Amino acid sequence: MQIAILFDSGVGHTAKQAQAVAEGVSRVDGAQATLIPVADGNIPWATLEQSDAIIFGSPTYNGTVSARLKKVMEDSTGVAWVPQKWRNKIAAGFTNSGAMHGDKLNSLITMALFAAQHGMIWVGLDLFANIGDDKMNRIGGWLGAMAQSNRESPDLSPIKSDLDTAAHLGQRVAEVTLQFRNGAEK
Ligand SMILES: Cc1cc2nc3c(=O)[nH]c(=O)nc-3n(C[C@H](O)[C@H](O)[C@H](O)COP(=O)(O)O)c2cc1C
Repeated sequence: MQIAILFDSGVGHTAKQAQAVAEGVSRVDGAQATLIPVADGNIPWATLEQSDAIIFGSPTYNGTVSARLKKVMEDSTGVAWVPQKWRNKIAAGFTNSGAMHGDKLNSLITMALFAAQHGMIWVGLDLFANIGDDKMNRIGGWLGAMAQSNRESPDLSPIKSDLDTAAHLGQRVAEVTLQFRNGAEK
């Protein structure tokens, strides 16, 4: 079972979040995560088509996803949307920003709407909103995984609880994808 993590990151903070999502995916037997940084430029469309799920990730820039991720979204229209290559794949999303709120929700809404346009099946976060910086989902989002990073090295931000939240999303997507695949085989 292949799960692609298609993400952008300018300085590396969202890349840390993406790595945590991948770690969460790998907790599920038989699930393999493929990290695809859009900054590389060459999008492996065949890998995305072969994946059972695609998890989208982006820093929140100007209250929405980065221009680089948006370009991949637009490019996917001809490559994947017209031939409906991603229909019925599982989808999810994560985002990271400088401010605690920072309008991150709009980035997740953008990803979820995009996934819906592709006929994908969106998986949100099943975590109680916990008060405290050491708790998962401290930011209190449910459409996807949120993280906050200070203007410091990606070695320091996002903090562990945000990375744990991201890993939890990765694990959840892998579990739901497995369940969906098993159901389809019956
Ligand atoms: C062009 C630009 C726009 C940004 N817009 C926002 C924003 O709307 N809200 C916010 O909280 N942070 C904003 N930030 C801060 C980034 O989200 C933050 O630095 C984040 O950690 C960057 O992640 P990265 O290291 O993966 O690029 C912005 C940063 C840049 C460069």
